[in-house]
Amino acid sequence: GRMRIDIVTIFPEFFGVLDVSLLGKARERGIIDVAVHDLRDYTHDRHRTVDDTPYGGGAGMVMRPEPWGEALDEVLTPDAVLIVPSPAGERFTQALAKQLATESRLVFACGRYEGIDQRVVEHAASVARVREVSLGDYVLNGGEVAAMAMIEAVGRLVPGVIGNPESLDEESHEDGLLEYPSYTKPAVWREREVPPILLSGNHGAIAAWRREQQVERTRRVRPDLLGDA
Ligand SMILES: Nc1c(O)cccc1[N+](=O)[O-]
Repeated sequence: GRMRIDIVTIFPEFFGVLDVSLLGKARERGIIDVAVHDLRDYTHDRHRTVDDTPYGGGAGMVMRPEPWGEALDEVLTPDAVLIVPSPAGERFTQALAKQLATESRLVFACGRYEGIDQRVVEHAASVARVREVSLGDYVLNGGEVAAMAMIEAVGRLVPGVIGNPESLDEESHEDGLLEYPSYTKPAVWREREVPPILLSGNHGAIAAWRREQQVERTRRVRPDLLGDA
């Protein structure tokens, strides 16, 4: 399924890496179109100002609504989902990634500073579906890194992007558990052996051992995924 992704940012060069990553192939094959837009191209003053001081006072700067309004007028179509990476957003999950991978059009609004004037999000919601989405509970300087992570997580789920689709369902968080540990040659490395079960050829026993590893690892590292306290 063909997908179009537009990214609006004051750091367009940041997304140059999408040309060389997995998504580069998807772009060459015409499965995913990515267009990056410099927010400053939608300013009209000599200094190409995108931010200003916050009403109500407080530290930091807020991104002005006008440039965002003009940028989104150009790229946000009614069929699109506008994704605003934000620490105040809903949690980004594999489930959300799968849902977004079915969309034909995504627009990422990457904010810097203390965020974007809230009226931009309110206005956008009158044009298209808008989701404020958080990558995680930590402080970043802006939405670009989060957008990159989301684009990678979503992009690889778009049909045709990954050459080997069955590798998609053997991943952490696909079956609600963390993935089992993996090994490859040599059988002994720095006196450490590969678990013998994996060399037994007993595929039923191997599958059982892997499942047990998933459960044990998830219980140890991520009890929250098991619904345990
Ligand atoms: N956490 C954070 C932030 O601090 C700034 C922009 C976006 C995010 N996020 O998506 O998680």
